[in-house]
Amino acid sequence: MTDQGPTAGPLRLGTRGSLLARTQSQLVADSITAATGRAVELVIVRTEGDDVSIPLDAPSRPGAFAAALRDALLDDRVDLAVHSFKDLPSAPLPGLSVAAIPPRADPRDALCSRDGLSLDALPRGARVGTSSPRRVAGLLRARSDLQIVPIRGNVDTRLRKVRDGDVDAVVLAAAGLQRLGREAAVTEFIDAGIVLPAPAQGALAVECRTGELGSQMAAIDDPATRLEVTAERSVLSGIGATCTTAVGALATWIGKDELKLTVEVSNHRGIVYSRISRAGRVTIAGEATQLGAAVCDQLAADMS
Ligand SMILES: NCc1[nH]cc(CCC(=O)O)c1CC(=O)O
Repeated sequence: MTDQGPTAGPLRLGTRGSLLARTQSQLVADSITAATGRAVELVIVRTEGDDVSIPLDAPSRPGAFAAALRDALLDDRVDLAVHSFKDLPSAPLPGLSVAAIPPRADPRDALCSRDGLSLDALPRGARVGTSSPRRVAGLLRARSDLQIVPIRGNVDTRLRKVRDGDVDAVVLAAAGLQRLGREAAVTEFIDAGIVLPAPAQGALAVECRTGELGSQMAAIDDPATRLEVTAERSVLSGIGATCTTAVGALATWIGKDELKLTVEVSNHRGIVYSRISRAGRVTIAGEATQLGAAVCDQLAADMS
């Protein structure tokens, strides 16, 4: 095997079958072709995370969205896989590497409500659809009167529930809405002070077999995004979070080489256990990890 990876024919890029997954995979495919001149074809891989017959409160299966794509990579059925980075488990998988992290989209969550209403303007007791403990926590902290309605399905299914009047609003990642060209549905980009985004929200991970394609994928890697996401995700391993823990983490540049990391851990009733911000000099991955570790230490001290 060479660093070039397969040399004959187009690169096979594995993607989940949802419109969002295919859209963001095509974006990555196009940028690989633009940067390297190599043809890239999408290969749809069905994943357990797409199975809506599995109840949301079933025991958590970390990485359900990513597992089948990773199997396809390890079995050499595809050469690359594109993941929403926030769906990727924090533990590395032997044999696979995140070869590229393209520039991140808007990391915030977005409110999509009927009649263009903002969060403040939603009527008392309004029904808001989300199944994310992190979003529930932030929403209830801001508006304890809201009625939270568990919801799942793809972006368009969720938006339809607002149009059909099943709920007054839904909360979705701004990045997904933007990539799908559904930005017009957004009635408020929710400030990170109200709902802190999930670690790595808005970022994509391009995974391939370790040792293959590294130099070609470097062409679409965004070092600043990589450092942000490294800091945010180091928190997940640091506090041993599962995907049902309400954990938010957002890293923002406050100066050249100076990263501020904010982390919040809360329960689903909106009672904040802890929210911590800390800034530090970050120019390499190790410093990003250290910043995350320092925040985790502070969180642990705070919560004991
Ligand atoms: N858990 C599903 C998921 N994974 C990634 C995104 C959006 C895109 C992104 O965060 O990059 C979504 C949908 C959502 O949260 O609204």
